Amino acid sequence: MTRAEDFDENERRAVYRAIRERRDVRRGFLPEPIPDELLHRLLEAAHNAPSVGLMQPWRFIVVRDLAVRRKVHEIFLKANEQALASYEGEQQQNYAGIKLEGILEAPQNLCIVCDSQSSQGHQLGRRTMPETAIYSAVCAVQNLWLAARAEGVGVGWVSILEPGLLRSTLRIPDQITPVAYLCLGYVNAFSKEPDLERAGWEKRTPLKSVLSLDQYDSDWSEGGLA
Ligand SMILES: Cc1cc2c(cc1C)N(C[C@H](O)[C@H](O)[C@H](O)COP(=O)(O)O)c1[nH]c(=O)[nH]c(=O)c1N2
Repeated sequence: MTRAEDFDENERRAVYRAIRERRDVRRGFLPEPIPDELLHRLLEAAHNAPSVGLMQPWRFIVVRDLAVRRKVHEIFLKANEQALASYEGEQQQNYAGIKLEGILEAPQNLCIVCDSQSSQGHQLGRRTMPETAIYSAVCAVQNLWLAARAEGVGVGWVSILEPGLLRSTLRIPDQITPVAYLCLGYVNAFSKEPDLERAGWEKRTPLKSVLSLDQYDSDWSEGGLA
């Protein structure tokens, strides 16, 4: 038996680079729509995600219509106003200055939803953890996010949306869960660091602070394991 080593050095590097340089993009979207073939490749990448019991519970709703994006943007504005009101003082000022969506600037939006009641997969792996259907849909989001980075397409996740309003706007039935509302479009450049870090909102933690190596009595205090 030989070890599988069918990625050459450049291919390995490319995978890690896409992971490291993927960013949540909220600004700088170019108005030119992404071609259908590229959108299709990104959706194929998403559709190749792992899923519990091979359930493939994700469903993709492509939103290009400006009128619909305007409605979703209104939903964002309302939720964002409430979010702003939940902070105080300097933090509130900081929040107010952070751009948190590109719904209108990005020429395509994509809503990834989950059909948790689908019988595909015959419940394998889901009896104990039914939430794994949603986790599977999130894996699809990440696949698309990474593939998009390699294609020079920015992706921004918007969760500052009241799901009921999103449901009625996109006519998503009750049994289907909206998982991710994404803004997609070409960009000229990707930031080196997360926007939230640049804005001074939060810092990335080092791996070692979230890692326990064969130690089960860690201190689970706020901010990491010690
Ligand atoms: C489930 C979920 C939900 C959201 C996000 C992400 C995820 C995983 N992120 C993006 C988030 O802010 C970003 O990933 C982190 O700040 C790290 O930055 P990079 O993704 O590394 O650029 C995000 N960003 C934003 O501007 N508005 C939003 O509503 C959300 N919502």
